[in-house]
Amino acid sequence: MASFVIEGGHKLHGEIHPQGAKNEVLQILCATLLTSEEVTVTNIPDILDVNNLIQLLRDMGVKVSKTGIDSYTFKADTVDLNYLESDEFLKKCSSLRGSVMLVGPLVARFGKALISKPGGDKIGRRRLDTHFIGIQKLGACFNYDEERSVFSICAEHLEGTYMLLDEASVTGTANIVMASVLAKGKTTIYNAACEPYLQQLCRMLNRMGAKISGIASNLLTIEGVESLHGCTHRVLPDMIEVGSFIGMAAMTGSELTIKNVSHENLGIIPESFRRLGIRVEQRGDDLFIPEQEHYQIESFIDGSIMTIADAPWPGLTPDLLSVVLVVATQAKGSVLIHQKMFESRLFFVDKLIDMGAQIILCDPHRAVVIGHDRNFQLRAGNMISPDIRAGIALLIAAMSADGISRIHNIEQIDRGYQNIDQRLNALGARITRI
Ligand SMILES: CC(=O)N[C@H]1[C@@H](OP(=O)(O)OP(=O)(O)OC[C@H]2O[C@@H](n3ccc(=O)[nH]c3=O)[C@H](O)[C@@H]2O)O[C@H](CO)[C@@H](O)[C@@H]1O
Ligand SMILES: C=C(OP(=O)(O)O)C(=O)O
Repeated sequence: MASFVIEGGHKLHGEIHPQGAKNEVLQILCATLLTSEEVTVTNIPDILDVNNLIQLLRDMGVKVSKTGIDSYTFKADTVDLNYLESDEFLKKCSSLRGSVMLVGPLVARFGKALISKPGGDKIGRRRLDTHFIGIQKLGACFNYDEERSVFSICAEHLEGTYMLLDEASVTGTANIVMASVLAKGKTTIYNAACEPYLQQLCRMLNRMGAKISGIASNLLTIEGVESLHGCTHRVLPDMIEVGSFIGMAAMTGSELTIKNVSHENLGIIPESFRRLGIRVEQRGDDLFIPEQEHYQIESFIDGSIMTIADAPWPGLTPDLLSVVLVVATQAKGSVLIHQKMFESRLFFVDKLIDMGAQIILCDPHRAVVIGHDRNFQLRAGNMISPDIRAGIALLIAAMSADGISRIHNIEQIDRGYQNIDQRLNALGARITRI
């Protein structure tokens, strides 16, 4: 278990480039299975979850070549379907959440998919009903082997239909879209998730010959086609990284330029930080965060306390609430953080409370933060990172704290942030990996 040792209290200065988006690339990599032709993907981040999925594709027989620092080609002309039955495959699937999206493409192209309970952050119940009910509606059979925790899906052919999803699941929508592009006839998906990750996936599939309309809305219509062909796809900058850097700049009182953020795809993220009083200036496609000693949380128009809550896109992504929460600990004013989607994502606040933050955890979903307005600097701490986003929030807290902190289990941070220690040290942070 690797750790970070962080000397707090150093301001950052300069420019940082966000990596490619983790949650998009996981979808895109799975989609390469939908064609026997070559697919080129660029701006792939060098992070654990992505590297594990690339290795899994290789193990399945996909020809993978690294063609540049962040670009790869994939050619799934032969896929070893027997490998899907192996304990090795099933064990590897359970190391990351993104592996669940192998199901849609596999069942669409080869009529068969197996998957073990996928991994990912332990942040509460993460059910897969939406995925499997949707794929069953297309005509696939489904079985869950409780003893082995293995889901298996088979289909001689898939047929388009209308479906109203029980929730706008991000990976669930991606799975159903990837299954339906090769189904016979028309599929309509209502209450579809429409995060930029999904918009990107649908645009890529259309470049491969799919016929998807309604992109960026919650009503997708897909006319099935016989086969798909190769294409080139560039992954968007990671909006969660962009948000994490905004929070980091504010909390450490630093001036930072975040380069080439793809502003049109950030949705409500910049505005959510502005509501905490943080100045976020758009300069072309960059974001400039000026050095700010104080930032004051807005109240609602009626004077009541600000609430920041997650919601399916175009609402605020739940993946940024941990960062919003940590940044609020040094704001002027109070805010209610309401994590509606996940049940166990706020428990990390105990560690912030140990560091001196003023937080009341009301229940597993809600925490009230009373900002210090920098009248009190957080104390250094010794903590374990429970999940990716709590991990980055703790790193931000440690970078602003007085003294030397330690964060253990940083593999959780590495799952989602590329070389984060080196990139931040280049801006003036003092982080050592041990
Ligand atoms: C690999 C990947 O892409 N992971 C992301 C994906 O996970 P993932 O696709 O697994 O998450 P889902 O969108 O399925 O659901 C996330 C959670 O929100 C709940 N839920 C979802 C939709 C809804 O309308 N109402 C509701 O309550 C679900 O029950 C679940 O507890 O989307 C999540 C929600 O943005 C992000 O946190 C994850 O980073
Ligand atoms: C929850 C996350 O990831 P995953 O779905 O891969 O666990 C995340 O990226 O914040």
